[in-house]
Amino acid sequence: MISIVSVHKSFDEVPILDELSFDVSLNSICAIVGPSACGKSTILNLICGLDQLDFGKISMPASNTIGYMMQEPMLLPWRTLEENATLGAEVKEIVASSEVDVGVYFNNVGLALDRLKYPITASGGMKQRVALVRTLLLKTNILLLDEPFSSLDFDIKLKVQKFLLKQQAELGSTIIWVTHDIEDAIAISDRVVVLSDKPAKVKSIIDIDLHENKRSPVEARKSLKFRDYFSAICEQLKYLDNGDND
Ligand SMILES: Nc1ncnc2c1ncn2[C@@H]1O[C@H](COP(=O)(O)OP(=O)(O)OP(=O)(O)O)[C@@H](O)[C@H]1O
Repeated sequence: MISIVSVHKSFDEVPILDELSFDVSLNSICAIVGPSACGKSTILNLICGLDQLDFGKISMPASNTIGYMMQEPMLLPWRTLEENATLGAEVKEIVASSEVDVGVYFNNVGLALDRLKYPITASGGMKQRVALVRTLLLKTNILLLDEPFSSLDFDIKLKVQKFLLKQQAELGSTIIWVTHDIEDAIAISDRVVVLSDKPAKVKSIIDIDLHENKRSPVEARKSLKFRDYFSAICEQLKYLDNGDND
């Protein structure tokens, strides 16, 4: 289990996270949703050790390895999309396995014909998929994904989500991811952590029971329970459509 216990974090004495606690079971998918700039990315930065917390504790099994896809793709302009995708694997010296995998990964995220293009000719959605492949090729057992689908059209997003879920099932990885899209959060996660506005506390933790046999982002959306989860989270986030125009 990954445990976040009573975590506090301030930047320049402005509190961002306050008494934040939640658990993520290993081999599960946990989405974090909340108002804009409430501290979602900060949580991922603290989990992977890029930032230091002020108080509290984050614990996880010592043997875990972490892959982190940040919000910005940050591709190197002089490398092709394929060379960008293999960069992390190269640094980690797992080139041999990535050479075999990279074609399969590009195919599964809809970039089969784009491997030799350079970032300057790629759309935002293409760059985002390259950044995701770069993270997946590391085959870590924890994945931290910050808005991994935000630039993708719906059909490509479903394709990428299906691939991510397949990978997660095969490798038994634990995914903690941040999104603004409540429907995506419900469709692929086991747990949704809803945060309050800054300084962020956990408003509620909603366990999603939609994925009986196999996760499917499309089948999940068709379920009646999906709407119940959607309403519950909207209510928590105060997305109330009561006819006001303001
Ligand atoms: N290194 C830093 N120094 C100072 N302030 C920071 C730093 N990193 C983040 N912040 C501030 O902390 C707050 C939370 O930022 P964070 O990026 O974690 O929010 P978020 O919920 O991921 O945002 P968004 O919804 O826009 O993606 C913001 O007000 C941001 O300006």
